Amino acid sequence: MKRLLGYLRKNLKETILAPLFKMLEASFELAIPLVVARMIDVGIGSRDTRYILKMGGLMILLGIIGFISALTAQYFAAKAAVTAGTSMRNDLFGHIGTLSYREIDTAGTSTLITRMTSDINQVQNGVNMFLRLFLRSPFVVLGAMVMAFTVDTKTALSFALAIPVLFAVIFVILLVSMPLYQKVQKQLDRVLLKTRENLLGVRVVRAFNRQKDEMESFDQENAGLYRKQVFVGKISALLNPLTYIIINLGIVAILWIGGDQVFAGRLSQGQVIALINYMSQILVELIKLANLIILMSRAAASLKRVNNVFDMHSTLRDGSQPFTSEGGARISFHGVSFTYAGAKEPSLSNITFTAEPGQTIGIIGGTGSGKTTLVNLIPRFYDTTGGTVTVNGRDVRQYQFDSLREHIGVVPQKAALFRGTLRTNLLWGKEDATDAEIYEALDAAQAREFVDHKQQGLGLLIDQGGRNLSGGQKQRLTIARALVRRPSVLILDDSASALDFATDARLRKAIRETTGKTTVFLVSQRVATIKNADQILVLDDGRLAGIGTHKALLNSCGVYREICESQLTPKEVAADAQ
Ligand SMILES: Nc1ncnc2c1ncn2[C@@H]1O[C@H](COP(=O)(O)OP(=O)(O)OP(=O)(O)O)[C@@H](O)[C@H]1O
Repeated sequence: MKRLLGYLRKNLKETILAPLFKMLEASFELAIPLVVARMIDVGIGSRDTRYILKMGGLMILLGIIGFISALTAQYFAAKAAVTAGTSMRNDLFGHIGTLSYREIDTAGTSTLITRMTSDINQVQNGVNMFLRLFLRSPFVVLGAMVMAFTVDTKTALSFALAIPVLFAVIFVILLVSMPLYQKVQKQLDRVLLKTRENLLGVRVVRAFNRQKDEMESFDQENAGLYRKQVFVGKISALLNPLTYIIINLGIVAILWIGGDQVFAGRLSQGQVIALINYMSQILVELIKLANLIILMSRAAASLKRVNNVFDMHSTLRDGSQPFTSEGGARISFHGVSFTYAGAKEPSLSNITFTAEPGQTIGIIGGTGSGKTTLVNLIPRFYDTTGGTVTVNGRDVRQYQFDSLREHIGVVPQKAALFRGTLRTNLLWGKEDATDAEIYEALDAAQAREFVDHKQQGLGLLIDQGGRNLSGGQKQRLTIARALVRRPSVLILDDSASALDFATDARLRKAIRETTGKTTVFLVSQRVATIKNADQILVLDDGRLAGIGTHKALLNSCGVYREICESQLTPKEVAADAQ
């Protein structure tokens, strides 16, 4: 709540003026029944057409002023709400950017997207309606009651009876329906999650002919939502008939008591009509108030969820040492272990090795053996949970993030590009890279040929996620992006998996020639990709099963030999082992 008030404070004028203008509108609305009463009693009573027209004109004037007040209030409320929503969305986006992989893993990408979009929208709508109604509705209810008593105390006593009963009915219905609305919201989240997952994986769904199963599971979630909505709808639907019965009973009472008063000459017909109008105004406002409470409870739940993300803080602390790369980077792992948040088993256990500047380190192992996890510890995407990683003899945690990551080129397993041009994508590697440097990187990444073929040069348009490129083309561009910065450490995480063997071989040769003192980490499932590395780390279920050159490992490491035997011919294995 404090956070939201902070955002509203930025538009203090609008936040205060919106409810005030709404009250102004309500005041004019409260005056109308009195004008109608005068019209009936004086105008119709004495058949004075001029008076009726005069009162009619006054009603129109009150209506116009009320309308202008309402428009002004709506404008201020919308402005305050949209500005608060926009600032909150901006801040949340920035905040998510500061979270480490650990928090993002824990929260889940889909959840974060829902917080950024539908939850903030819900808060925004809540603020808008709150500013419009929180003063207006109680003001009209109280105001109408006071006005009714000023018209006639005896008849207005029916108000004093009807209103508390109305309140009680609305309160009970809210009490029952509000938790149900929260359940509906949760179910809606599940439907959204299912939709998002399905659309993101649409190709896989089709390739595996899972449309029918996916449709069934979506139907299930959607039917759950339908059932919950119908149930809560039925309860809420009681609101109208019950409140109308009470109000109509109130009106019967007004007519009954008021009729007697009129006969006795203590009350005029116009005043009875005014009392009925006040009763109706109260009903409408109470229903609005009930809806406001439902909306507020949803907005409060959304605000809580947004706040939960704001309350997450990166577990990674920035270091204070700048990283300088003269002479390259020596990377050492000292008894490193790592366990993901919430995981029972460690993904890496007791890993020790040193990579000298300029060396190429091959990392091989079965699926899930910890290869990606290992390289992610170098740029500090995660911190170790045991042991230390040092770069040039200093604990990696002591370096400033920016300066450390500036010297590391990472090519992740999943090639990610962003909407824009080829140039803007490659400048992510080095902001001030010249065209010549970019072309050099494209040459080394074996991407020059297809870029030239597209004939748009560095202005080549890249769609969202690079979907207008093939898997191999995307991989080559992500490699070029990492090479542009001429990093001290280059991490290629299975980055050539979509390339044919010949291109893969040319790529490695070019990288070796252009990187010089760069320490290269080459993660791959292919023996051919890593066999010429200076050192090969063989991972098996998070443990280092072997370390050495291709030849040494063939002779000393059973796991490595097994991998080689599954990919090379027996003749090749025998020759390499010699
Ligand atoms: N974000 C995560 N949260 C929890 N566990 C994870 C996470 N990422 C990976 N793991 C687990 O850690 C282990 C090692 O995963 P890792 O991605 O490092 O393997 P890998 O050797 O790179 O596999 P592959 O060759 O298939 O890419 C696996 O058991 C995996 O299930």
